[in-house]
Amino acid sequence: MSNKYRSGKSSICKVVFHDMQPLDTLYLESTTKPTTENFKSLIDLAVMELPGQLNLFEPSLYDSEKLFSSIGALVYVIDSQDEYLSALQNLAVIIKYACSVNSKLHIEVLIHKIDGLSEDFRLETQRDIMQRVGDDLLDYGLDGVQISFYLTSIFDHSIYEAFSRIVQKLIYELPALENLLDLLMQYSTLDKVFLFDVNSKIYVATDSSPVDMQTYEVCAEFIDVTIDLDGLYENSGQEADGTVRSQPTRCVSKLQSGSVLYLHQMIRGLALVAVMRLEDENDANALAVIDHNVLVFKKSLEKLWERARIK
Ligand SMILES: Nc1nc2c(ncn2[C@@H]2O[C@H](COP(=O)(O)OP(=O)(O)OP(=O)(O)O)[C@@H](O)[C@H]2O)c(=O)[nH]1
Repeated sequence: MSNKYRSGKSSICKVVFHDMQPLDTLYLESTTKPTTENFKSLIDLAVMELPGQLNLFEPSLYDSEKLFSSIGALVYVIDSQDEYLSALQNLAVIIKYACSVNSKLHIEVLIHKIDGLSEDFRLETQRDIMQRVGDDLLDYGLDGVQISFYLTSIFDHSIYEAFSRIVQKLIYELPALENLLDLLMQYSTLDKVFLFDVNSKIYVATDSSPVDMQTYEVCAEFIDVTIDLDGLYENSGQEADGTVRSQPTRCVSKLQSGSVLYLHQMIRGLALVAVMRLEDENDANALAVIDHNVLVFKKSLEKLWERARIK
């Protein structure tokens, strides 16, 4: 993650990966040194923050070639509430260099702090930024470079949505995962299914139907409720030989609207969360089928992970 001073990089890391309350980021001090944090999810993720006050191309600070050739995605944060022209020029220079050392790099631009802009102004700002970045790249002869833009804020779910999409680009097995989730939907009559990283609430995969932000929010909040409830109860069983084995967390909850939320713990800190509608009289049967299919999905996920590890 890179960009200017006070654009919001540390806040994003704290809110997404450390569950910090957005308002508490007001008191974060400016980062003075590059930092790296490692997270284990479906993939091992290293998030590196490059402080805005340091020059990326200063040889005594960074080995730029090594840095850019070792990363999978560059996330550039632009403060949409501040004057951003110099940030855009800086971005063009970074892209020019990054593309020369790593042609596979995903370039992701967060147009951040959009909570302070009106709905119309958000889209106008996005259009302006995309246009300017496009023109700058054209000047460098880099018009074929693919860049993704996201409107984000730490005060709503947009930052999780953006990070979900960014992390998904780094998962080599994503098409296979999406296929498995589509099959699960088809055979279990689910309306929507997500594979969540429980700690960050990033979804590492979902089925191929469009993501609706409200459904995402309900599912993410259901994870918190389940974890709180799970802490209250003993979640382990004794085997015949006396060993105590903890059971994977599973939770089903019916909302007033009639929708049913379903959560089943998977491997590597992941949970499968689904939304569905059940006819009352068939609840138990339908849930038994879903449980069975989810266990089949979990086994496939384990195999996928084993194979990915061997590669
Ligand atoms: N309104 C609004 N403020 C934000 C948002 N994200 C971060 N901020 C605020 O922006 C200020 C700077 O955030 P930091 O996370 O310290 O910025 P940084 O890019 O890490 O800054 P350096 O460490 O100096 O490079 C803080 O006061 C945050 O509360 C956002 O989405 N909306």
